[in-house]
Amino acid sequence: MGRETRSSRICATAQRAREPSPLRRTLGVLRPHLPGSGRLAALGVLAVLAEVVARLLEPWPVSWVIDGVIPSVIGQPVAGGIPRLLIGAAVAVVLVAALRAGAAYLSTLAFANVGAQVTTRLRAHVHERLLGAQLSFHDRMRSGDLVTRVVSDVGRVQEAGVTAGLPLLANVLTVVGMLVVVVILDPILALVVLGVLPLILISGRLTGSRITSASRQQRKREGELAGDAGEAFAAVHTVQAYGIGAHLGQRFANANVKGLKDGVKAKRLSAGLERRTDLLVGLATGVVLGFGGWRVLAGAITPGELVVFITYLKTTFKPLRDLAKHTGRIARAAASGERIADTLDQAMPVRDRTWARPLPARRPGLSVGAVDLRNVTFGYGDAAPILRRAELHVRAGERVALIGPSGVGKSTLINLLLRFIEPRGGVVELDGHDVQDVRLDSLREASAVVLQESVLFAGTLAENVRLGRLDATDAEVEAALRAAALGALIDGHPRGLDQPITEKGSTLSGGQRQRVAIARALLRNPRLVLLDEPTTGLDEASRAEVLEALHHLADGRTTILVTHDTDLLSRVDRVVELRDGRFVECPARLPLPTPNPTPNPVEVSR
Ligand SMILES: Nc1ncnc2c1ncn2[C@@H]1O[C@H](COP(=O)(O)OP(=O)(O)OP(=O)(O)O)[C@@H](O)[C@H]1O
Repeated sequence: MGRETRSSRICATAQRAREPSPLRRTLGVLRPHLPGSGRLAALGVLAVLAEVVARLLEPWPVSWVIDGVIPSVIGQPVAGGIPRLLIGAAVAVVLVAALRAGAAYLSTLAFANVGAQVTTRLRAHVHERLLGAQLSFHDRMRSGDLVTRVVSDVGRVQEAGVTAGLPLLANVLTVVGMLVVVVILDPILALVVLGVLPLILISGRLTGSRITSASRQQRKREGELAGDAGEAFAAVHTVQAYGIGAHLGQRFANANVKGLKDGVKAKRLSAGLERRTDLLVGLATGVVLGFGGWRVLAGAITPGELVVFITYLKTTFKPLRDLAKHTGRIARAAASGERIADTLDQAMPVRDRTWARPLPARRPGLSVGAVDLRNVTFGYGDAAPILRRAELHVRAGERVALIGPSGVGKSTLINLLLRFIEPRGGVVELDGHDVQDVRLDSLREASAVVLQESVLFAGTLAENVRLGRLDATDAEVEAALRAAALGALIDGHPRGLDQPITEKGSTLSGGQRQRVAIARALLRNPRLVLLDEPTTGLDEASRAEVLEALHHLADGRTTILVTHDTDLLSRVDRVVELRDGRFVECPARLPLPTPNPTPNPVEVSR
């Protein structure tokens, strides 16, 4: 057992070693969104180069003054005279400072813009990918965690790119430039600096991967926290009705403390790295000071050059010290980038087959919406099949009710028709076309769904209905609402169609929410209407209004209706029961509903 655990740990480590590093994955995620900001990025790099040149020039005026003033103090003549030298040095200091300030301002501005543009595109891409991902992905993930990935993980990558990536680039270039000058000035003295450099880099690299790992853990916990909080907020009615706020609060607080520990660990590692770098820098400065003084006495360099050396050392090691600070930030951002990369890898979109075609347009006089299931077998994952070689044939314009005990697979049929899932065997057809061969957008456009709990979004009444067809006019929206028996809702509010709807439509009654959803479906003018328990949970008055609206929606359209509502059952053309994975036709008029109706089964065929 112990050996097994160890070997699996070794396997996991080996697997991780084969995978690209989190930083590389983060760059891979950002790369496709760089084009479009190329010019701005090039301008930023030019500005960084100008800043680096300014940094390199900065100590030289001081050197000129020292090397000019010392001989003059001991009575030696200075070429051009002291006043000229001092004025020249002062002007140079001001010019170099101006160049550095201007370049730094430009580079910050350019990179802030590039960062914002790239991450805005990345965020939109991740959001779109998530909305189009297969439902099996969403079944596995928690929505709060996904929100964290889209919003704060992307934000963290952006922040690190601008506040750490840009300075890092400038610092690396400065270090390289200074090393070149230092080597030219005195190669022996330069060796001291070069000796410390690898130590700092190795220390940064080792700690960087530990910071990434702690940050990864921290982000994971934050994602879980967001998942917990999102679930609790979405179900606030239940939470308060059951009085479980304190219990959930305690669970949240415990998870929160764990996340805090990981966050502190990442910070501790960063701080350790920065202080270690400080020590190495102190060591190098001490050695250069002692050894450099000796080199001046030996005549290898001038006192002014020693000052340049020491200033460079200070300036060289400042970027290195910053490098340690930025390593921590970048490592944390890499953990976020890795989460975004994971999301993009896993959130696979539902793809159309290469030969998929749009559903042919309706032709005048021809009825549409015929549904055929031929020999269909389906089960979720490895579970036993829910449908077993099932046959169902619904004529164009026919209204069919589907009944059967809970969990038998009624909603699964709707999922198959909308291609949320694919059959293991057999074919699902709409108007004689295998739905797998039809372009998904045209398949979804041809259908409208009303579920037991209709989803409304924060916005206006018109905006919510227009989701059914985005190019619908106000008059069409109003007509759909009136057809859905919501005329009183429009007339009873001073803002009519533009009246505000809160998130989840919480200010409307259950029946009104259902009728808004029916208006949305009406606006779509679908060839196939799919209804899943649309009247469950409504009171008598609301139910009557929803029934009226549904009557409009189903009129002349192929309708498949999952329900046990006797009123609805009495208005359909046929009732079919799903039993043991097969569709069986029920006799013309049933004594409905029963929890598990057992009419004489007859295999369904047209
Ligand atoms: N996404 C899923 N992943 C795995 N199993 C699922 C999934 N959705 C449904 N199931 C399982 O498939 C079976 C059929 O579910 P389905 O929702 O189709 O039943 P139903 O007849 O509509 O039930 P109800 O009348 O209670 O709504 C159930 O046993 C359910 O647990």
